[in-house]
Amino acid sequence: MPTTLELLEEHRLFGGWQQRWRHHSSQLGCNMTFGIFLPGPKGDTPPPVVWCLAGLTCTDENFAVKSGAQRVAAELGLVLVMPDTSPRGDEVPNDEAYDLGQGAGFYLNATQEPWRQHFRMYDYLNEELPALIAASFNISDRQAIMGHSMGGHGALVLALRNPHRFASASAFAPIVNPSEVPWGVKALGAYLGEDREQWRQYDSCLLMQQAAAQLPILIDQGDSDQFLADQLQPERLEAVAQQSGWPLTLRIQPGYDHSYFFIASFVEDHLRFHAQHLLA
Ligand SMILES: N[C@@H](CCC(=O)N[C@@H](CSC=O)C(=O)NCC(=O)O)C(=O)O
Repeated sequence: MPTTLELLEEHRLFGGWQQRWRHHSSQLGCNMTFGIFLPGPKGDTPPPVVWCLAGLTCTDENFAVKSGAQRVAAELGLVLVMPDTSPRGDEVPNDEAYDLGQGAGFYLNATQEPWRQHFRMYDYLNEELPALIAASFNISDRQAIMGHSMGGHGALVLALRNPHRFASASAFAPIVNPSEVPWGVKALGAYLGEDREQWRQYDSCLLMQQAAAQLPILIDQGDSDQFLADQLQPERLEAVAQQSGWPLTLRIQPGYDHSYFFIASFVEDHLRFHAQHLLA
């Protein structure tokens, strides 16, 4: 039976529409919300899509409200899809800490109790939500993906595991080597268990070494980011890219921190980067 989509909000901006939708997810076993920006029509060609994955503690609304991405997306004729960061609801397990449980899904399929029934964000974003969006909106099958922090990790993992699905990938201050940093060790251990072999499928530094095909990647990182030294270390992925001749550009932005002020400052560059590959 087709999934029912319920429109929760709609706002006109920059000649397009920002909408918020609710639907039941069979992968996650709960109701989910997502945001979508639909640019005003440009001719008869359906617009390509950029997926925008948010970080720890975020919902589907942070990127929609704080990134300032819609003006350039409208100009370039790009649809933006902004999913939530985890399953939600009273029936979904949670944790007191901000970096585990609801708001901290890490874009993986959990295998461990109590998480494994609901925490299946990888399959939700790789299968269920793309199919729902394709069936419900007039969009092209050309897609790109970007994300911030935990969402940057999710964007890179989805792109590296599915290089033919995406024309390009980009990230703001991503977690690139979760097997080796505190946020990742905690989350991967809780969701996947202590067998580190299982962690490899969600670690960009390891995935890049065995990817089936290459796609262009852009990463921006502020050098005043409070999480840079302990949690992020994007130079680890840059080193892997250099070893394998991967087309990855890492830009260190002086004085910028981890916030949405940083994202808002460079989101235009990311959308133009994706448009260049999506519209080629
Ligand atoms: N509360 C935590 C930090 C939480 C935080 O900084 N979240 C970031 C993403 S961090 C990595 O995924 C974020 O995007 N927050 C939402 C926002 O609107 O800024 C702490 O205190 O350390």
